[in-house]
Amino acid sequence: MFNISALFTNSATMFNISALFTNNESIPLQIPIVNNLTILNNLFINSKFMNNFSNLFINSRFINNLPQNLDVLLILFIIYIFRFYFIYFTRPNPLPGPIPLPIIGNLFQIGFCLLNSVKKFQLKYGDIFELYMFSERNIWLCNPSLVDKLFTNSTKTNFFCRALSTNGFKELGMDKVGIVFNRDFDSWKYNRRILNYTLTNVKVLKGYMEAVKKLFIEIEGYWIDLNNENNNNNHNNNSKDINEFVLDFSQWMRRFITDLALNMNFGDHAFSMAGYFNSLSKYKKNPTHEIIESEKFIKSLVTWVKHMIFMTFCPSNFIRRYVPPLCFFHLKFQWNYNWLTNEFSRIIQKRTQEIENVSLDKLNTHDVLDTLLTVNKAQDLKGSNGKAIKPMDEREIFGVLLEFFVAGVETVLSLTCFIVYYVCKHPSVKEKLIQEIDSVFPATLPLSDITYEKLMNNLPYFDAIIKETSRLKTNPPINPRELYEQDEIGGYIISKGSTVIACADAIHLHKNYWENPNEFIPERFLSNNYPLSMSQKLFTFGGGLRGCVGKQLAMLEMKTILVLLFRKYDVDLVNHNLDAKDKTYLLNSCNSLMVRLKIRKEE
Ligand code: HEM
Repeated sequence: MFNISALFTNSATMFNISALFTNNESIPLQIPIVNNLTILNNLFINSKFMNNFSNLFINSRFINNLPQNLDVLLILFIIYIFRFYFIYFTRPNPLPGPIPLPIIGNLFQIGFCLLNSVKKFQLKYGDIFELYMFSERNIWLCNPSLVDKLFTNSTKTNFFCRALSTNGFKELGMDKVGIVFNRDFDSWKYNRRILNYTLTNVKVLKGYMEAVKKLFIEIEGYWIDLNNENNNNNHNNNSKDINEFVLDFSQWMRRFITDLALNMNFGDHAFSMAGYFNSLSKYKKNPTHEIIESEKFIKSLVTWVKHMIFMTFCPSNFIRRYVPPLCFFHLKFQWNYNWLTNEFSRIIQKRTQEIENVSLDKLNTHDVLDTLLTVNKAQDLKGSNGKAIKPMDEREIFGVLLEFFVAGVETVLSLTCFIVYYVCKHPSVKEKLIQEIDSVFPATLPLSDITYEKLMNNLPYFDAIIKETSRLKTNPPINPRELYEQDEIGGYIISKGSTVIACADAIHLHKNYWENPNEFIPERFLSNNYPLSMSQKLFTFGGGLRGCVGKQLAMLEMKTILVLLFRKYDVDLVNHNLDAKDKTYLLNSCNSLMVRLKIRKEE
């Protein structure tokens, strides 16, 4: 028998253990240590207990007498380790994988790049294995034959919920809004239907295309000015074309895609490209007040994305709130979240008032916010009873608009940059691409004749390049799901609540499915060269019920930008021996890509 109260015999540190258990979860103080491992297990896993326990620690005089109580901490620590390995070695349905350490799990074997490590573990343990991120067991799937259940279209799937920290997202209420983080089926279905309607609406897509053209003219203006500055020309009397200009394409694209998303979501001009230009040029261009406001908003959105990542990787309420330096990040993120929600609320209310008395046909329906505010008036969007669909409230609109920044900026910008990288690295591919672009959109063709239909349907080689690039640089590289009910994968029974991760990054390089998997060969996606089924092994946009809703928009953005670029400019890498800076811990993001632009000469 083991008496917990004996741990706290020093009267100065005595406190009431039963106070740790709320919700009538009192347990006897006398615990038989071996037989009650399950109780200890519940005790340590139950976060309410941990929160109360830590509050008592902090508030009590126990902390003041720390040196005398080190033995207590040591005993608790030993119990914790014992319990950890007991649970680990007696876990049901063990999968192959490295042995974890208490508290940090396999993080010490994973190191600084999760994606590289997953590929190493795949070599060692096979296509299905388990890893511990802190104390959470994750099951990794690295073979296309294992992921059918994750990417099914059936609404009865066990894999509906994306596995992300539920505690953190619940705290923000994000588990019931928007789409990406939404775990509530009805709310997700309603939002997804509306976003799908918006993003497959040809009017909206054509509006996006026109916005890309406009922004491309704007970005060229900045490049020409910077080029002139670099050539020491008089700023007011300079060349109207780029003879040779070196730029960080990735940094410019980040601003381009952000301005595009802001433009199309709110119908307002955004200024992040202008702000970037100002940071590089001696000649400040635009009204500084607007740039500052725009930069503030964009910074807040970027902080919001970091907030999401923070919430995912730091699921414990207690650690987020009280452990430095994480508690400082937590405060900063909370403050930002409040600011951002107020800002969205202000914009939504202002626009609601503006359009209140305007009929639907007079609205600028290319703008996503207008579309969301008027879904209940749309003729072609009806509820299951045939009646008009329920209007979206402010919080629902906020959730859906955020998706454009959470899901639609980093992905599009990285893939666009990686396409430029691979095309420039492979001169024969570049030549074929330029031939194709020139044949559909010759230089003499006015901008207005670069149409949506031609762009989407008449560039098969370009499509193959996009597929091949996304195979080699998949972003997002993983698709995590939380298992709703016990299920079977690859002959293993996986228990309810487990996190199962389809690793598209590893699947796309699997040597059993791809010939020369690490080589860039766009031809493999031309149907006369490879069986079409290969496209079904490609999970760039996920698949099934929770596959990407922005696929068409993403393709349109990337193709328009790159057609305009390659049609006019000779693009090359500044240094062919340097790789595009790509890997972060979890994403295949392109963070820097130095390219040289020259205006193309008539051949
Ligand atoms: C090249 C660009 C893009 C790529 C590669 C991409 C990829 C993906 C992938 C792989 C998923 C599924 C993840 C999973 O299975 O867990 C996904 C989901 C999603 N994507 Fe995209 N995406 C891109 C652009 C966009 C854009 C422009 C939007 C616009 C809003 C968007 C909105 C979404 C949303 C809302 C989801 C969640 C769908 C759901 O949970 O039902 N994506 N995307």
